[in-house]
Amino acid sequence: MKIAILTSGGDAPGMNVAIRAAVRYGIKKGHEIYGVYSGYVGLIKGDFVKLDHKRMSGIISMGGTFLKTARLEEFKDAKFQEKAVENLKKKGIEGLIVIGGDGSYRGALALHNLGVKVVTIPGTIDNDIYGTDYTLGFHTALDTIVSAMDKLRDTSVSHQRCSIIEVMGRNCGDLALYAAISGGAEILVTPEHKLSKEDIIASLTQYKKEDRTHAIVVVTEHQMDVFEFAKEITEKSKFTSVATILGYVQRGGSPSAQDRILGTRMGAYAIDLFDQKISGVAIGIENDRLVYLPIGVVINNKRPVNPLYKLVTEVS
Ligand SMILES: Nc1ncnc2c1ncn2[C@@H]1O[C@H](COP(=O)(O)OP(=O)(O)O)[C@@H](O)[C@H]1O
Ligand SMILES: O=P(O)(O)OC[C@H]1O[C@](O)(COP(=O)(O)O)[C@@H](O)[C@@H]1O
Ligand SMILES: [Mg+2]
Repeated sequence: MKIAILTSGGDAPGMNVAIRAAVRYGIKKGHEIYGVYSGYVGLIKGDFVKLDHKRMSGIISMGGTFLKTARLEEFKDAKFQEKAVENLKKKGIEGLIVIGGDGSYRGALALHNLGVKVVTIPGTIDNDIYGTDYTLGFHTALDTIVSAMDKLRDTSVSHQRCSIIEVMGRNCGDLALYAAISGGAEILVTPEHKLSKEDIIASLTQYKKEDRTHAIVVVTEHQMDVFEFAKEITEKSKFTSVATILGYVQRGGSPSAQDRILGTRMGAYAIDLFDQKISGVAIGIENDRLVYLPIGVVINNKRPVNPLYKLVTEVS
């Protein structure tokens, strides 16, 4: 069978690993594998490249995605989706592996509904996809954040300051939550765990009274203007505060061992699913076992709030 593979939405460390596994295992299982450049952009342009074993050499340790990625608003339009299907048909490609996040999954479902055999792999640092404990790239981004937090703690302690650290995650607080636990943050603000500015300032005022040398506040993006809030804390709590937005550094870097294993397992599993004539599904990992659910189910459900939230306050 001819199978195409693409990466879409925000890049995530581990995307290359999943491509490598799907290509090498897919070829061993007798398939022809094609790469599509720049996600859905390449699909509507017909920008395909045949991939072989050798082309996958050396990419296991590379961050980003060698196939490039894109966000393409127009792909919500049926006209462009039909063009994509036409281009796949022209090449005789029956199967498509989409590595991306929740947005990409919507495009993938549209293609599935138009008759393409689609399997999706959760590739996003945000960990915001239903039906999987972890998305590909989450742990590498988390490691990057924790390493930055350790550095920020050094200078916070030296200056006896409060450090506010804004991390990515869009509408999902998992990066902030796991970072808060791993990096020893005192306070955590996420979309699922909102705290009022007054409560945060009251806690920091109390910490200052207890003579704590520093404090770390981790905040998911879009929750507040962290620079303005740092000024407000400094004025109201006597805890001099500074803010850092970690930004795109969180999306880059060599995938962690955990993401390499996850990407390899998921990439190979996608091929196994095609061989079992299963498509229209999203791959996930639950309790360390590979699983799959219909893409529509994954899109229409929200992950339950993480039970680890309690732990942050218990140990702060
Ligand atoms: N409702 C939709 N229908 C079809 N395609 C969509 C839809 N929503 C998003 N997409 C496609 O998926 C791309 C990536 O989505 P986005 O939300 O930006 O990233 P991610 O997939 O990483 O969550 C979009 O730019 C668009 O091309
Ligand atoms: O690259 P952009 O378009 O600025 O997007 C930033 C967003 O992408 C992410 O890094 C990853 O999100 P997606 O995986 O959904 O694309 C989010 O954490 C962040 O909000
Ligand atoms: Mg997303």
